[in-house]
Amino acid sequence: MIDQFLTFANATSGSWTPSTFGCFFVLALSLSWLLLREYQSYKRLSHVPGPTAAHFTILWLLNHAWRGNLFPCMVDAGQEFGPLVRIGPNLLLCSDPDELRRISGIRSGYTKGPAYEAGRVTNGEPHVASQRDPAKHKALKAKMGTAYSIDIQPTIDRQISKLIHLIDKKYATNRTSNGPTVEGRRNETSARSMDFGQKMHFYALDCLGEFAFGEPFGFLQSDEDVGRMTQINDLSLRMVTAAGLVPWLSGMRSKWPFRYLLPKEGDKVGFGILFGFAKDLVDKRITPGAKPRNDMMQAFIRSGMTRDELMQQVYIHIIAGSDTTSNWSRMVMLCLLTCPPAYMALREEIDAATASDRLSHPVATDAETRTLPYLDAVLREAMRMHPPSVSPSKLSPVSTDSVCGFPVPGGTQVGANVPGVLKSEVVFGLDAGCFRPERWLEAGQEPDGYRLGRMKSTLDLVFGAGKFQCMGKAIAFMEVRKLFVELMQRFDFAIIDNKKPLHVESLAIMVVHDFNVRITRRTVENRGNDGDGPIGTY
Ligand code: HEM
Repeated sequence: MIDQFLTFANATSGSWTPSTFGCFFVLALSLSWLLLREYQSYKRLSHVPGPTAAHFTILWLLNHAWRGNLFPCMVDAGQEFGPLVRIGPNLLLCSDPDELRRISGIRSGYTKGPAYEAGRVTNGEPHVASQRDPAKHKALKAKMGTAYSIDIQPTIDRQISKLIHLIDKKYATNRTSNGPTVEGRRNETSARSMDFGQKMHFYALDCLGEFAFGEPFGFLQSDEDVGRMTQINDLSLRMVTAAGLVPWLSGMRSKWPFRYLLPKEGDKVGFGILFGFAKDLVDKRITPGAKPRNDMMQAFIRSGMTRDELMQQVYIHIIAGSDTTSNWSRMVMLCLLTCPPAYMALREEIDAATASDRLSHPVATDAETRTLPYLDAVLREAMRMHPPSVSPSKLSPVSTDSVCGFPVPGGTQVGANVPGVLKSEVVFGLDAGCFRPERWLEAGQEPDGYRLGRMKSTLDLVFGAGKFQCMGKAIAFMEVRKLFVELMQRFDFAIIDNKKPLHVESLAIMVVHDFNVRITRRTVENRGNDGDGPIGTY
């Protein structure tokens, strides 16, 4: 090799000046340095199995994510390579529920990884979800804690009533033209289509708006995508997902010229509207003499948050609580509509409870909805089949750790393969790939409760765990439980396009479009209710 190089150099020496040699030398040196770095990066985690390309580049994963195929590719990677897979040069994916809980444990040295930066909305102080400094995160979480104990039922009830009213007035039709109608309601029978996915986003956003800041955004009232907020939210999720995988992309947005693309207060569409909303709201609420209210914002003010912290809370609630909860509701409906036995069983359970006066009217209380075991099973099973989002990866502590028996050097990103964990045959049974709510009821009948406990704690990983756990889990459960009791009591739903019920993109958060359904009013007779008509008063 050296001989060949010397021969080549001699042959061309006439035309080689010292500066050409210099350039050549620098180039060769840079190339060797790059190769060495690449080799070291490969070698660092080469003992962990994974797709060959993923050992060298994040492009393997980025390609799947960009095409909206993130969750299926995570499930496949876990099935092919085992409980710990290398899915990027410095990124591992763990599918062991016990290890995931250990990593998130209060005393574990793991911290939020760079992927969390992608969730930042502004360049100022991060909100609780994107706050990576462990001490600051803990302090912020403690300040926020009390706000989550406020009774949010009246808020949820109001938004459910608005949704039902909207469906009844605009989208529902009667099964037969002789069906009972109340004055002012249409009794036509021809099919109308409603984008169930969109309405779920409206419902989740208006719930958040009201319980976090005292007033809903008005999505359900106007039945419009106010300021194209949901549209722009969905569009931005591809970029957010990419930035989570390639952290330097997050840093780019504060640099020229990208900083001009950031949403800003005063924008007429998208997140800019949210900024204006947050600023007005916070300023109004902290003005001396402002009337205190009974909502989360007031609790945050009482906890001593600064103005900037208060503004960040507005953003985090919209981001963390709306896409996730609406995805869950969408997938519950999809699972029910594609599994008629489950649909009928749930409807029967709710009808029986209504007939025996066990559900308050017009909206059942949270305590009442908790007494419906099949409902609980359906909600859990739908979430298991289609988790709404994935948690960003964590950063391993400085000292070498051992994950699933593999040594993991400090500074490695470890992601949770939640979609994969939820398909575990060990935890959920051999038919884990199938939507079957009954598995939760069967497990519940076992006297020692071990299997059910394990299933529930594994499903809980959808909300993160330990010190990183979602703060809105109880709220999400309440929103979705109540919603389905009230919807199923009043209406019947059917898919419009049987071949393609909806369009799903699997990014870090699932994005759902075109979930069109046909809705018919249920009659008084088949509901066995109190004779107040299918809708009731609100
Ligand atoms: C089905 C619904 C929901 C799902 C699946 C979900 C999931 C998650 C996940 C995976 C995380 C990150 C965990 C981690 O860092 O490892 C998170 C964080 C968070 N979620 Fe949720 N969430 C849901 C609903 C909500 C709702 C309704 C709210 C608020 C009302 C909310 C508020 C938060 C907050 C504040 C955080 C940040 C917690 C922290 O960093 O300590 N979430 N959620």
